[in-house]
Order: sequence, then structure tokens, then C-alpha cells
Amino acid sequence: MTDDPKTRILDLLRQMTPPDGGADVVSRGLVSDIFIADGKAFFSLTVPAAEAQRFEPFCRAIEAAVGKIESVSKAMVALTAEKAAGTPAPRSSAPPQPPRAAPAARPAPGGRPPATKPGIPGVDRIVAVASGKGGVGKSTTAVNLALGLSLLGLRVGILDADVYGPSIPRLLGLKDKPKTSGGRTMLPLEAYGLKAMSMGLMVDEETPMIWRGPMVMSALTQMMREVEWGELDVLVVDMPPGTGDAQLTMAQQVPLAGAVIVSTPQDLALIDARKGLAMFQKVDVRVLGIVENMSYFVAPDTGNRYDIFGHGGAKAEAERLGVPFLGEVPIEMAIRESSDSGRPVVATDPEGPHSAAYRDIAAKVLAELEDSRPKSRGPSIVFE
Ligand SMILES: Nc1ncnc2c1ncn2[C@@H]1O[C@H](COP(=O)(O)OP(=O)(O)OP(=O)(O)O)[C@@H](O)[C@H]1O
Repeated sequence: MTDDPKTRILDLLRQMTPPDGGADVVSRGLVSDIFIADGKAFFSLTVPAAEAQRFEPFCRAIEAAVGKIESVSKAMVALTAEKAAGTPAPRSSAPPQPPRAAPAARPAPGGRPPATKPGIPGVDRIVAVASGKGGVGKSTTAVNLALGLSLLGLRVGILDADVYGPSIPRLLGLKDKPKTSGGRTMLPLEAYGLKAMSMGLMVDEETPMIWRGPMVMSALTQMMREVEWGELDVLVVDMPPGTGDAQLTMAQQVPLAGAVIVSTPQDLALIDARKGLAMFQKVDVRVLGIVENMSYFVAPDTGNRYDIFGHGGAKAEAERLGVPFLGEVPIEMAIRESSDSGRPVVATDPEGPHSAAYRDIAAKVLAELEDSRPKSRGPSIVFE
């Protein structure tokens, strides 16, 4: 038997039956390059969006099995979805518009949405975090961005609008159901200084996926009108992944001050990111910029940087499309473990190296938001 750990990992993967009962993931070309540093193995698995949930336990099983290979101490398998996830509702008959070459759509004066979309009382600005496909780290980015904005002194809330796979409660370690206030309104939950509400807490787990799309709008309206958010400077909305009808309606109905698009460096993800961009431009929502997640990997032993997924695509794409590039987040075991255990890295280690990327992104988002405010001019003195 070969001693090369990469070959052994591939051999092992060939023997594991995927949950969809299809051929093994290696022969289907679903496995990225395998990177090994300091005894830790990292790679990603790209699966069809509809299968993402089913593959999650399979990924964990792979991690456990690979961790048993001699000379591998630990494995981390990132799951990324192949197409727009969570779009059981019929797709729009109109194909996605190609992005315009011109800069992102102009905001309404002051960066405010058109007056036809009533805002949430007490909430100054609503920012959507979106991705063209599932599994790119959108929710992790949304939570750490919200925490980064909070570190900048803002009062921040986070709304999990992803009815297909709500993850904010897990990422923030929230277990309780929200309480009602006077039977009419709901009180948001609180974690790490953020006010938080999740549609996942409102939608019964038994509700079939197919019903969830149509429920999005009514649930969202409820979240916006019937939750006592109090005074917030920014409400971050973790959008459902994809660019289907549900997302379009949401982008259209919610009075958004801007959108942040999360993408991984893989080409496929960028195509989806472009669709996301086009979607917001179609409904005249300002795109605040693109974040490249799982951008590169820093070997813990040598500190060397490796671009396992082919890094830099999002930055070049942002430049080409004329939207700001907000920053890149490395693939980090610490980010993965802290999110998955409900202790997001920006809250638990704000000064640490893993928080730096998110704090930087938060500062850029705030600058973009401020940029779209009307510039206040001093009173003009007129001599007659
Ligand atoms: N920079 C990163 N480094 C390591 N792991 C990451 C990073 N970003 C996200 N992850 C991990 O990738 C997985 C998917 O992340 P997350 O749930 O945020 O993605 P998502 O795009 O919101 O997915 P979905 O669309 O399925 O809701 C999680 O296990 C998360 O911890």
C-alpha cells in the first residue's frame, strides 16, 4: 500500500458510497485538490445543491475516516453546492440578466431604498448578505460581519432569512425560541451583543421544502413588522442562497441599503456570484461589494500561503464588474470550528488573526454605506 497520504485519501474516498447512491465522489470529479500541512488534510467536495444537506453527514464521515489514516491527524472537508440551492419554487422564466458593465446600480438618494418599501421602525439600514449558491460560507460571513460592525460601535441585528437551511441559531449558539411580547410582537434573541431572529425558529421543521418558498415573504414581513428590534444602526439579513424567485422577491420587497455577495474562488461559484449581482442590480439595490471566502490556506507549520481553490478570481471579477472588492477570508480550521460550535471567531477572539479579515470587511462595508449617504452641506450664505 502506498504511503502517500493523498493517494490513501483518494483510495478511501473511492470506497465510500455517497448518500445519493451514485458512483464514488472521486470518479465523479467532485473532490478538489487535497492539501496536507502539519498532518492536517484539507479539501472540498462539490455536490449538487439539492443534495447539500444529505451530504453533510457524509462529509463528517469522510473527516472521521480520513483522520484515521496514518500520518493524517485531522481532516477538514468543505462542502460546496453546485447550483443555486434552496430554490424549490419555480424558477423565473426570465434568464438571469448579464451584469451591466457600468458600476453597480445607483442607490436611491441617500442610499435609501425607494419610498414605496416601508422600512422597519427604529432600524436605520438593512444590509443583505447573499450568495449565488449554497455552502460558500454566506452565513459564517454574515455573522462575523455583523459582529465586526458591532465592534465598530454600531447597534447591530441579524436576521436569518434562510428558510431552507437556517444556520444563524447554530452559529450563534442560540437554542431558545423567541418569546412573544404582549402576544402580538416577538422579542429578538440576543447573543454576543447582537439581536438575532431566525425564520428557522418560526418554520416548523416538518414543513415540506416545497412550501417554504411561498412562506418566505409572509414570514419575512412578520420578522420586519412584528419583531421588537428596537433601535438598530444596521440589520444584517442572511439571505437564502441562490438567485431564484424567492430571492428576487425578497430583494425587491425589503428596503435594502445594500447587498454583500459572498463567493468562493472556484469559477463555478463566481458564475453564481455574477447572477447574484445581476439580481440586485435588476431591482436597483446597491451592491456594496464581493467577499471571497475560503480564499487561501495558511499552513500552520510554515505560515506559507496556498491557493488550493485557485485564489483571486473574486477580486478580478469585482474589478471587471466595477463593484468594490471587500476582502478575502482564508480557509481556517479555527473559523470552521468556532462557527460550528456557536462561538463565532470575531466574538470570541476579536483581536486574533482570524478576526482581522472580517473586521476589515466590516469597516469597508460601513465605508460603502456611509458613502451612499447624502453629503450634508453647510448652510449656504448668499450675498445680495
Ligand atoms: N473561511 C472558512 N474557513 C473554514 N471553514 C469555513 C469558512 N467559512 C465557512 N466555513 C464552513 O463551511 C461550512 C458552510 O458555511 P456556511 O453555513 O456559513 O455556508 P452557507 O453558504 O451559509 O451555506 P448554506 O447555503 O448551506 O446555508 C460551515 O461548516 C462553516 O463553518
